[in-house]
Amino acid sequence: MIRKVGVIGSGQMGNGIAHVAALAGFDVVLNDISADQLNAALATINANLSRQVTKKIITDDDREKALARISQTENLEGLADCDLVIETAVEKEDVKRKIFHNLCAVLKPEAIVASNTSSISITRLAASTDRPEKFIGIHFMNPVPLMELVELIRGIATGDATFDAAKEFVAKLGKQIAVSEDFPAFIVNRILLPMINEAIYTLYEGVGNVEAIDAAMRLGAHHPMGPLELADFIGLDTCLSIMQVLHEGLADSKYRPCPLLVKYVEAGWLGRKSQRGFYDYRGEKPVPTR
Ligand SMILES: CC(=O)CC(=O)SCCNC(=O)CCNC(=O)[C@H](O)C(C)(C)COP(=O)(O)OP(=O)(O)OC[C@H]1O[C@@H](n2cnc3c(N)ncnc32)[C@H](O)[C@@H]1OP(=O)(O)O
Ligand SMILES: NC(=O)C1=CN([C@@H]2O[C@H](COP(=O)(O)OP(=O)(O)OC[C@H]3O[C@@H](n4cnc5c(N)ncnc54)[C@H](OP(=O)(O)O)[C@@H]3O)[C@@H](O)[C@H]2O)C=CC1
Repeated sequence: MIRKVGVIGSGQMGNGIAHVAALAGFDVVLNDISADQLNAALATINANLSRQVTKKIITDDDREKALARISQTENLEGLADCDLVIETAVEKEDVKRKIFHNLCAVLKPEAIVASNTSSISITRLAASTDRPEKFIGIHFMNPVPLMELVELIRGIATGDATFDAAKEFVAKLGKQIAVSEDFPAFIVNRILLPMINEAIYTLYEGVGNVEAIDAAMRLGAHHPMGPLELADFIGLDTCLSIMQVLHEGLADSKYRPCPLLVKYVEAGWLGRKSQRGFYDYRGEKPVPTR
């Protein structure tokens, strides 16, 4: 029975997962390596819950109770008695493997370990733990409080009890599941990221500028956000990591990351989270950078 949920990494996905889990009545322990990041995450959760109060989706009492259910820790030891721990640190396999190695040394043996990875093999990540049968991919979509879908990905060793517990957990959050086999980038990102990468090639080759490309897909295909705006929203470092996993994992040149995407990431222009990407967010309105 899952009652206490640990969340590792308090970036945009970590704070969203903590938000929806606390609102659904779970006790949540949010972990990050930086105290500043943890405090910023709590402020974001409060602001997003308050937005839901204003829109009458939840009451102020719900907001207060959800906030009271969230505690924070800078050490993995603080997650030792969780029933489920969801890792949502950066999309880098070596970072995730190190986290799982250190987590399993302190976590109670019966606890389930999950990764919110966008693309990395669940089977490979599971192999870096002491409990591959209790390891699963629980992949939320961004922004977590608004998106209905969660992908569930079983590794080769994931047990039925783990899969059923993850399914029940996601249902309690009020979200729908799509089950994906464990292949690079799963379902959503296998389809979405090559489209975003192609939009960046369209920009790189001068077929259109940032505004034209985003307007084309917003107005011409009724996408809620243009692909470049969405790339900035996801984070260009995450987009590049997903393309690299697709390229290496499927060994097909059609997945090669656009050199312009690489250049933006090398510049530290990671999108909204660093205030600059395909748009510059430092002023009142986003301004295209190309
Ligand atoms: C990379 C991966 O591994 C997988 C992924 O997640 S891929 C990315 C998947 N996500 C998408 O494709 C998102 C595409 N975009 C959308 O669907 C929409 O633009 C959207 C749902 C994000 C926002 O919809 P919108 O109607 O244009 O936004 P907007 O009018 O600004 O906001 C509507 C409400 O959403 C809420 N909202 C917006 N952004 C939010 C956020 N980041 N967190 C929480 N709530 C948010 C607010 O409550 C807002 O209400 P207010 O106007 O009262 O503030
Ligand atoms: N962005 C998206 O749209 C989606 C992302 N994902 C996946 O979720 C994960 C997180 O993405 P996202 O939230 O966007 O990334 P962010 O960059 O917003 O957040 C990552 C957080 O992890 C922290 N972190 C880094 N290393 C560690 C560590 N060793 N221990 C604890 N915390 C650590 C970072 O801290 P610091 O800043 O101090 O380095 C940062 O707060 C990735 O695997 C990504 O692929 C999944 C679905 C959608």
